[in-house]
Amino acid sequence: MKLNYVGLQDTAAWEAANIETLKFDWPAMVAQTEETPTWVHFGSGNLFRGFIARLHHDLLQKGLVKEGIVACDTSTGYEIYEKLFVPNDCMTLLAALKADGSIEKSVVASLGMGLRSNPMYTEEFAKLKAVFENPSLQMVSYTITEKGYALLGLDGEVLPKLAEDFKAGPDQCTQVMSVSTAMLWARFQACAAPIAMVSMDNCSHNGEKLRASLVGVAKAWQEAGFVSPEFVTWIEDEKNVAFPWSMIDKITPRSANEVADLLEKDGVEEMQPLLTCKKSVIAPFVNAEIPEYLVIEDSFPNGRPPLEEAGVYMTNRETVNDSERMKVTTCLNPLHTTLAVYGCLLGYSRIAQELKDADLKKLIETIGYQEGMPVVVDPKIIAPKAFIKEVIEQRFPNPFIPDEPQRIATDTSQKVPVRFGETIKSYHNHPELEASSLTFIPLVLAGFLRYLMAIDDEGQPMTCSQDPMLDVLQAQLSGIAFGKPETVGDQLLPLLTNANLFGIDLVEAGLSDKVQGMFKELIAGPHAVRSTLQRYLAQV
Ligand SMILES: NC(=O)c1ccc[n+]([C@@H]2O[C@H](COP(=O)([O-])OP(=O)(O)OC[C@H]3O[C@@H](n4cnc5c(N)ncnc54)[C@H](O)[C@@H]3O)[C@@H](O)[C@H]2O)c1
Ligand SMILES: O=P(O)(O)OC[C@@H](O)[C@@H](O)[C@H](O)[C@H](O)CO
Repeated sequence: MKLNYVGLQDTAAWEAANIETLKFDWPAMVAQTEETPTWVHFGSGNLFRGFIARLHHDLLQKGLVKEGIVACDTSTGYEIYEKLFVPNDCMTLLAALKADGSIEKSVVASLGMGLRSNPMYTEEFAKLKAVFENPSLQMVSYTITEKGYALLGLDGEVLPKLAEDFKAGPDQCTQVMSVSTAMLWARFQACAAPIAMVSMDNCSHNGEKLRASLVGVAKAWQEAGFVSPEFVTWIEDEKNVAFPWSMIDKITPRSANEVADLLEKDGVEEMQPLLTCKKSVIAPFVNAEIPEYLVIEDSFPNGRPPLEEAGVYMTNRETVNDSERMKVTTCLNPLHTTLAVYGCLLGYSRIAQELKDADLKKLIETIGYQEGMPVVVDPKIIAPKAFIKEVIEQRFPNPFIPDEPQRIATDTSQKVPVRFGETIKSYHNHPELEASSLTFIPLVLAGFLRYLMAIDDEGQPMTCSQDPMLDVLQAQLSGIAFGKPETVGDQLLPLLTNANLFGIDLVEAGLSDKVQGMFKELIAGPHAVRSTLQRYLAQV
């Protein structure tokens, strides 16, 4: 059984393997996507193919929509396009992993077109432009990781690749923020029909972040004479270009070899994950947990697919914001990053295993229930207490989810200000709470600095996950010697006062001495991470 349209014709074989197949006319969907495209997505990674595309697939299966999604590969080597989209007709096999070890398998076939969003692929770039010029287009969504939105570096300077795009203009730009702006420029000139641009990444106020970046590119191009002032006015008006906010949640780990083996055992051919030129893992299948939440601000000036029919909460901005704050700043992601930092240091390679470690379980419980909950935001549509309980007791410990602390540790510098900084700020600004009363959040911040030393708790070299700030941050720690806390001196101060890194100046929050002290304890020598954790947890 091959995962593509021809392979799916052998329906009996797929049904025998208990894999749900298509109830809609796939070639008709592909043709309709070309004629009246409604949805473009940038960043065709796991979350998109395993969750967002599956929601749309559900709508196709129910006959509620006719068009598929136009999916753009934005990866560095465009291997998702070449190695997955082309051989698999843009289809994905979804392996939903239940806590009892069983797997629900289904084909996700809702991508009506796959493209590489780079002008070096002339034909595909022209196709993307034609899609944006079509008034039928209703929405553009993104899962490109937080760093995909950045125009500026931590130093406040325009990032080099964006600076190149600012000079190159709409026809020759390569970065997603610039390509999106170039496409909106094409739409403005062709029909100026309204559109919704929807970030579905885990960043606070994601709609605002996306808006700021696209408007930023538009203004830079206006100054350089590439686009008109009317275009900037158009893009800035929410009636024309809306930027709904969203909150998305579904643990979608890197595709694991053991899941590929199970799928191949069921008869599906060529399922093994591949290593890309950038050393990331891609696969024709996506493995994910069953629980999922998607909350979107209902602001779509050109209409939208009936997403609520696929289980999406369509609501107002305030509820989205509150749901996102609940999840990303308190009930899930800070706990994940805690397990990432300490899991890497303590030699773990699976999140579920970490939940069996009494110290780590107590650490996340204390951060979540004791330090996070007093300032948690209640979105009303999802109860925070029930949500965090499900996270700690059912989702993280699911032994069949092959999630790794190393995946979650990716780009930690970009996540810390949101995942921890927001809670510190809430304490700092609270009339009755003091940020300086926090203990375990500072212990994670100190743990992150300890992690950056790239030495595990056995004192052995450890590889840190990719992070755009890794080199800069490690350079700021150079000269600090493992096993010699006396080498720390005042060296951490520039980091501790960097509000871009921690979300708030830790000196101002009254936490810098605490974090520095904890860091010294954590670097004292082999096993100091474990003993420091136990020392603080004993006080709970
Ligand atoms: N995986 C999850 O459990 C999960 C759950 C909720 C939300 N999210 C959000 O979705 C994002 C993506 O997660 P994923 O599991 O799909 O990851 P992934 O690594 O499978 O996919 C990320 C995609 O983003 C692209 N990308 C990365 N940096 C980029 C850049 N600078 N410019 C353009 N494209 C870039 C990559 O090429 C890749 O295709 C996360 O960063 C997070 O914000 C993920
Ligand atoms: O996807 P990232 O890299 O922003 O964060 C890693 C994980 O914490 C994240 O992917 C969670 O699995 C997800 O937020 C659960 O919904």
